[in-house]
Amino acid sequence: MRLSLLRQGFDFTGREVANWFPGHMARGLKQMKARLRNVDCIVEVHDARIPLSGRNPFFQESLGIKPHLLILNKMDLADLSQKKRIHNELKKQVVHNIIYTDCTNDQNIRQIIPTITEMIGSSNRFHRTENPENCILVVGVPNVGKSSLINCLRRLHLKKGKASRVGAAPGITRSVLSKIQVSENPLLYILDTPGILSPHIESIEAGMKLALCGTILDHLVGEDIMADYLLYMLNQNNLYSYVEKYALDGPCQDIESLLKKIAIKLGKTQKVKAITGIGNVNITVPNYSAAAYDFIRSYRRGEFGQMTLD
Ligand SMILES: Nc1nc2c(ncn2[C@@H]2O[C@H](COP(=O)(O)OP(=O)(O)OP(=O)(O)O)[C@@H](O)[C@H]2O)c(=O)[nH]1
Repeated sequence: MRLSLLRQGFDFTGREVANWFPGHMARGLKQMKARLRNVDCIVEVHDARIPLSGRNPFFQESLGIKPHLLILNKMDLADLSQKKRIHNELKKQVVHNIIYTDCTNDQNIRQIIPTITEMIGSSNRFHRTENPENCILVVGVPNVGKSSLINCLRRLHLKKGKASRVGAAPGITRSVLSKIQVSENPLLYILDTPGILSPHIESIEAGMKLALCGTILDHLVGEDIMADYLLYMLNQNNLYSYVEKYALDGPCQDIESLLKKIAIKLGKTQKVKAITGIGNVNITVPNYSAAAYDFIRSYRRGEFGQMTLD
């Protein structure tokens, strides 16, 4: 199954991403900087579907004085055949320590503590030489799985239950810098932090990718254009399982007709009043927003296959 004519590119004309840098993110950033002195290693968690977009430059620049490990989480949703290209790109950004993880089935989680221990061992623990415990600062944009990762580490290394709240919407962790033990030997603590976006998202396309991965609130970009961009990306990647899911005749490029079909198939319609020559009448129309939401949510759950957006 293939589309005969793919769109040459995606038209972002006239679109913008609303700025979103709430107060608790600014406070969180300030508190992180203040605690840096007592930190031995920075673990930055990001979404494996967008390894090159939307990382907060601050995490690497001003936190970069400490050993830095990049965890690309949600690997179960990403296209791992792109790994080599991604690693080459990240190398150019001076990111050398990378681990892919999946918190839903503990994949690769056991590599984390030995890697961190080795990185700390070969670094200069300035101000910290007397202290036997290692302290890790976990940072990342919202909703990439920081809390899930901490809970996995505790379960695997301490046989302990959840210490950090997990949520499907961005911005769940708001309490700043709670210290959580994740390992006994070596003695290792993690400081959990709230998700912090870059105050300036680099482009509309980056904003679109961040939103599709659920790291910024949908309405800052708009569900309609997110759905259109998703359709464009699925077609570019030859991922056509949306055709079967929504019982379509074949792949399509036109988001409006796709959303109309989804709305009808899912029974997502709404009654609106129309003014006609013979008075007001109620007519039933497709609920495009509900259809767009279903389409986006299905992608986030991995129902259309593994896809890297960068
Ligand atoms: N598919 C998949 N989902 C994951 C994975 N890790 C976490 N999630 C889900 O992603 C969502 C966000 O996880 P959290 O652990 O709350 O993310 P967070 O980075 O702490 O979020 P904030 O508190 O907003 O900063 C939850 O619905 C998790 O179940 C993963 O490896 N794969």
